[in-house]
Amino acid sequence: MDVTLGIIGGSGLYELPGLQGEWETIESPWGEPSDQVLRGTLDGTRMVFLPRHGRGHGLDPTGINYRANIDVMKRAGVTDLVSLSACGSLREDLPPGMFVIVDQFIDRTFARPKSFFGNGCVAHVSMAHPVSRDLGDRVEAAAKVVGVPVRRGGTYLAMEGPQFSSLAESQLYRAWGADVIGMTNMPEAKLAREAEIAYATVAMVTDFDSWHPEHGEVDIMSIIATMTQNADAARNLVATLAAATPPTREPCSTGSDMALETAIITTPEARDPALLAKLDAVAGRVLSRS
Ligand SMILES: CSC[C@H]1O[C@H](OP(=O)(O)O)[C@H](O)[C@@H]1O
Ligand SMILES: Nc1ncnc2[nH]cnc12
Repeated sequence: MDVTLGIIGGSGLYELPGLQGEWETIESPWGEPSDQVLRGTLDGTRMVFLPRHGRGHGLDPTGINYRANIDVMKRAGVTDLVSLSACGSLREDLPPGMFVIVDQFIDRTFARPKSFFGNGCVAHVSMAHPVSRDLGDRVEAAAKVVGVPVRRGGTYLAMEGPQFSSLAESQLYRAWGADVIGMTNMPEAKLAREAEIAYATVAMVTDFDSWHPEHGEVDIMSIIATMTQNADAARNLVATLAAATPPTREPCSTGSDMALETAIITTPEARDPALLAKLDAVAGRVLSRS
């Protein structure tokens, strides 16, 4: 399939220097995305960039319209989506500056719509392997070329926020085996899966959350200072990834391109035409044949 690389930029990543293109408005039936998208090419690779919190960081993690964001990425033709995210560390051996290519999630968010589907068209996709192994391979290779400290694999605990965790919560998440913590990658990863977009996350450690006896409480000023350093490396990583991205690729080995293949359980007669109309982009591949 033809590849279009999408990048969702998190805290501190509101533009992508080097991406030659235009900011474009893409309408979505799911409401307002975080911002316009910057669509163009970088080193010959078709790319679409969206700042998750909007330019100016006006949106908090709960207020982001994740469905509209993923829907506009799908409408823009994105096949491979990389999330760049600030995160806290829940492990001694993942210090600030470390980039973690996450492969699992624990979803503790509770105040966000989490699916494109629902009454009138019910679907249950597998989240056993929520990220694309192949895209993760390419991201890992790019990180190694850039020379950032990188860890392949890790569990990202998604919390609601916007407050940071209490000491007791931070200790609980460590006991669960979570490696990093953030506020945004859920339901983003679930929605990317539903939209059949290969997804990978680069979780860039900015702090030790609340558990570490030798590091004080998390504070936003020190997070931003570390994030500013991480952001330069993240932009280099994206440029390297773009240069190494092939124009076409094989089907994703973790099934990202086919996640809806057998997921929709509602019979064609019982489907709600209004919901089907909203699903035109994310589920068009499977809905058009029944
Ligand atoms: C600025 S610290 C808290 C904020 O940063 C992370 O967002 P993102 O994943 O978009 O980089 C974290 O999840 C919080 O939303
Ligand atoms: N400690 C933390 N908890 C949640 N989100 C974060 N983003 C950056 N650091 C974080």
